[in-house]
Amino acid sequence: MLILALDQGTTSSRAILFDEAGAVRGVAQREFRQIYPKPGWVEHDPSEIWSSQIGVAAEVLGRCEVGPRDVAAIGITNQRETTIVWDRASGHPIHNAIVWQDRRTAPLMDRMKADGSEALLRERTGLVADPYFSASKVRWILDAVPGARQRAERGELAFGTVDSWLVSRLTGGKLHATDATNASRTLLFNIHTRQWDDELLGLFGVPRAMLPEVRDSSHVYGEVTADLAPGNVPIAGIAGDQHAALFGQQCRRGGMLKNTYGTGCFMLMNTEGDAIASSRGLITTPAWSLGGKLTYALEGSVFVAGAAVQWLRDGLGLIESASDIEPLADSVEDAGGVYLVPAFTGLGAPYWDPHARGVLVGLSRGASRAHLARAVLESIAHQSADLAEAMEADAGLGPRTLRVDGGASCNNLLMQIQADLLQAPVERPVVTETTALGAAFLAGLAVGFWKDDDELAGSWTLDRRFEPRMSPGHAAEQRRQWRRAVERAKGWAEADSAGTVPA
Ligand SMILES: Nc1ncnc2c1ncn2[C@@H]1O[C@H](COP(=O)(O)OP(=O)(O)O)[C@@H](O)[C@H]1O
Ligand SMILES: O=P(O)(O)OC[C@H](O)CO
Repeated sequence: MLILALDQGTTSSRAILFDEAGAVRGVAQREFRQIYPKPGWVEHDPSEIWSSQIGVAAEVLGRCEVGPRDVAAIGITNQRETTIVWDRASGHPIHNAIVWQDRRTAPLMDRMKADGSEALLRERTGLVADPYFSASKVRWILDAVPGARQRAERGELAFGTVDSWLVSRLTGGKLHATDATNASRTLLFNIHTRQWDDELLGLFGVPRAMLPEVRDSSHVYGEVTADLAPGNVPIAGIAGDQHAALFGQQCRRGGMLKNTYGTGCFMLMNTEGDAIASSRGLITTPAWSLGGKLTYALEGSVFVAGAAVQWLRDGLGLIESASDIEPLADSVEDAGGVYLVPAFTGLGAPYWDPHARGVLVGLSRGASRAHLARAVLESIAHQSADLAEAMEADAGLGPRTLRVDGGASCNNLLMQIQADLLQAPVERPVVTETTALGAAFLAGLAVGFWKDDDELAGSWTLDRRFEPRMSPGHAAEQRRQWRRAVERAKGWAEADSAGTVPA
């Protein structure tokens, strides 16, 4: 028997089969369309999300010659915050999905900040008042589509994040459900009472009748409708992708943390039963809910990480492929005093400065493309170190071992720089498909495919451990210089007379 994980990401849908040892038995992946109707707007077509996801599920099963009877359960993990509203009767979306990156609701969130609602939002949801999260996107759809608000009030419309949308499609419209991790990304869910919050619903004008039921992350939600591949299989796990990665990395005890190096970086630290309110610009979020118990985490995100490598490749043409950065950066001892702050779209946690823009400082006549390549890798590691240090300070802990995954974690030099700057070990597992693995674990636990945590513990295997090699004094000096560079990036973009900051 196998577990099928559906990993619905921002740019592609993936389906991965895992066996009892947690080993990957098959992968299928399909990209889908990114829709940019206006600057700062990002949409997906929900029917393309669905068709690509069901398509890769069928593909991996076919390729591995696995029938539905060989699949013990399905686990779903997904891009978070992305917002879909659909008609309950027909199953048709009433608007394209508004993607987490979309900034169209910035004016609404600015107004909420100005009228003092931010403290309430932070206290109840653990989040910051930002268009990143779902609530303002739901409101935008209800305002933009004629008659939508009245229909939502009558219970004719459903709102869901991508997991809910997939569950609804997989069950032929029978189920409208989500898990606590996805619910917690909406700005509508109280992470302490674990309920939708009437006051927040009122604040955003979102009718309660359109919300999904919130269940455990590891829970038998229902069965896939028979006429779909793979029919009659239980959907038994749901978690947002970064939460699933924390679970897949087996960060099950307080103080354990992981960082995913993709386009951006997402770092989460398990804080067990404590919903720690950050005083350093981090988010408080449920890690997962298991057996009716919520585990919490601190989270920070870096907007530009691997994307800076893409900039070096596509924007500057200094390398041909992303993997070329490693030998190039390794051809010099250090970055020769060059610092890049890749604040191309502002700075995320812990700075939250939408006005920051990229800077390159410390250039001298000797600066070469190799120094710049090294500065790009260092910028990824410095931004991640900013998050780790904020987390450790918020949680009252010293430096921790960092578990890593994501596309750029294969870069050994980057991982060594990370260990050096953190002055802490970095551990990369053999299976870096940790997001899908986490969803598979959650689903497998719910149906008894894995009996308990002990069985899962053995499935995390170390590929390589990077120990700090740099002296503490040298690392501290580099961190100090980095902070000076960040100061130069902050507040660069000036708002126009309408208060709009250019992207
Ligand atoms: N060897 C490498 N060194 C540094 N960065 C890399 C390397 N290989 C890929 N990347 C970067 O990793 C990112 C892709 O990782 P992935 O986990 O697939 O991202 P996402 O899930 O955000 O699409 C790209 O931004 C790419 O530039
Ligand atoms: O799809 P990813 O991997 O870019 O992840 C998106 C995050 O969940 C957004 O919060």
